[in-house]
Amino acid sequence: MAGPKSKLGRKARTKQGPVPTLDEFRQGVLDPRKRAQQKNNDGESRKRKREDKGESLKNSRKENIVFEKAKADLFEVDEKVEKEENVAREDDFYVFGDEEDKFDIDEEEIENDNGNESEEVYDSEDENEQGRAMFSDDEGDQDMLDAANQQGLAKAFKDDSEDEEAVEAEGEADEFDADSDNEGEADEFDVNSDDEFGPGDEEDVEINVDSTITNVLPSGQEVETPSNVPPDIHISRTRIQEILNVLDDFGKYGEAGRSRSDYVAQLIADIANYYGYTEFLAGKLFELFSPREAIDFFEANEVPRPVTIRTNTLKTRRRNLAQALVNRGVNLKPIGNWTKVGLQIFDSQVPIGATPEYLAGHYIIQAASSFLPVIALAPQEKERVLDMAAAPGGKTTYISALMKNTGCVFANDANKARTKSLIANIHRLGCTNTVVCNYDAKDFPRVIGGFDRVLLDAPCSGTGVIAKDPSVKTSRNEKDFVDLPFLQKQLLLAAIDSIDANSKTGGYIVYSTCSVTVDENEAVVDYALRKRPDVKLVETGLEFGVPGFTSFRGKEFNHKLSLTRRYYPHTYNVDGFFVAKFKKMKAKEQKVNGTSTV
Ligand SMILES: C[S@@+](CC[C@H](N)C(=O)[O-])C[C@H]1O[C@@H](n2cnc3c(N)ncnc32)[C@H](O)[C@@H]1O
Repeated sequence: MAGPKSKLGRKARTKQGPVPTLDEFRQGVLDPRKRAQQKNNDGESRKRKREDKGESLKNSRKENIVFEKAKADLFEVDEKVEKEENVAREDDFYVFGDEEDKFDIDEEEIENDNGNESEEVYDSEDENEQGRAMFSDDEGDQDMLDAANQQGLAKAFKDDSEDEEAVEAEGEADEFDADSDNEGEADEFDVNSDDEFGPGDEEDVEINVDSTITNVLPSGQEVETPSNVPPDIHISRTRIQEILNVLDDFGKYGEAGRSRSDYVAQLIADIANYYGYTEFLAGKLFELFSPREAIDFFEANEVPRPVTIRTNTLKTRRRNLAQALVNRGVNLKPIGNWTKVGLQIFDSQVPIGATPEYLAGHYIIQAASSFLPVIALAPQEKERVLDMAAAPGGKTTYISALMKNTGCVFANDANKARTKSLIANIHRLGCTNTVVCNYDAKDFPRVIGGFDRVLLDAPCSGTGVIAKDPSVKTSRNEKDFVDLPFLQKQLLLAAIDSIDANSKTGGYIVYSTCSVTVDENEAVVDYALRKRPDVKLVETGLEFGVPGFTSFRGKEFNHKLSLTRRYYPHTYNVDGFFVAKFKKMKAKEQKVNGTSTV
């Protein structure tokens, strides 16, 4: 995306302090109101200075290297790991379905029959598709790493001057380069590292409220400014805060003659302007949250998520991997208590996608949220598992590892070009129980069925991964949120139909997306529950996550939708994600339970 709006997004990325681990992040956001108030500091000149000055790896290493603590956690891992090196050659793999390019629309009883298969399906793991700057499970992503490390290692800089130009003229900026000794000064100002909206602390906000309530919304004349003049982002930024204050207590602060929806409409317009979204998408995402939480969400989309890797337990153990990487100058620590295989990378003196350990398949660069659907799927040894939309294979290879290379994983993707990276990852990580195939997943179970478990990590709009791909801000339109759910519904029915209800160990389907919209998540799941009364929603088994919506904007969903889990960047410092887990019931269970259980 080009233009001033995207610039704003990039600028905003540099404004936050050290990236917390996922667990720390969860604790830190328990009081969103407090966080929002913290943002009320005068950040404009300070922000620019921080951008100019960069961040000191030297200083931050002292503060952020937590390997000693990490080691203690890591050594808890006591799984016995097979160390067998896999030497399978790419040629050994036959890509099933090569001969056909099937994209015919299935004849399923899709309620919404005006949708077409979208060409623009989003893949959170694809770095190349449609020229997007993507973050891959496969590739090095050193830029991404650098950006995140800068965030992760950020030190706030002293800024006691209100006149930034004067400070710069004095050449003080030079004092704050990476080798600066001004650690003490920097420490003093850490507290302000997370600010955004500018002026004032809590008290100032209160004063501000009373003085601005009558002027928050633009007058008729102001509204009529020529359409070719872009709205001022500074005005938008200030007004966002003011409107939030009004909406906090509309009875007290709302202007006579103005409705709450007038304020909300202006707020959405300002969000779109300030953060660089289309008004359509800003509105769609805004409606998922309370106004203040929505701002937290939009803010979090301006900041990269931590760089994370997953240990490949087919080849090594996490503590051994961590030690090997630390020896190479990588600063890391465990992601959180909820995963025994994840590591968060703070910075690295070597490209994290090209270390000997990487090349030997000891780890994969993988977003933390991408672990979650596989944890929910909980594949067992010796099972038959289908990964319906598998490329580039972050989840397939995790499934394979959890199954300890036993049983069989069918890794399918409709995009033949993408099966290359899928195969490459499968080889690199030494997965020998995997068959790659290239079908439109709607063709399952006609291709092959009777699986113990099926993962559908569906193509989606990518509204959960805007920090990785800001082009989503402007590229999504209303049609996408018709076409994508149409495809997702078809795929989910095919996933359910591919399961062996009589599986002795399984019978589970996991549906996931890296989108946060209800259209692509709860509405799809609810549709499947109505169309397939032989499945019910079950607990995902995931330790954290916000329950899915059981109703949304007048639509009622199956009450069991509360068993699904949502993940937001502002809540858990992970990509936005959605996970639902179904169990297909055996014929006799259906009799006992009836359809009312689903
Ligand atoms: C979110 S990505 C999958 C990421 C993958 N699960 C991983 O963890 O690496 C969605 C994938 O769906 C594939 N896809 C899109 N339409 C499909 C269809 N009709 N059948 C099968 N795969 C499809 C895309 O090519 C893309 O690779």
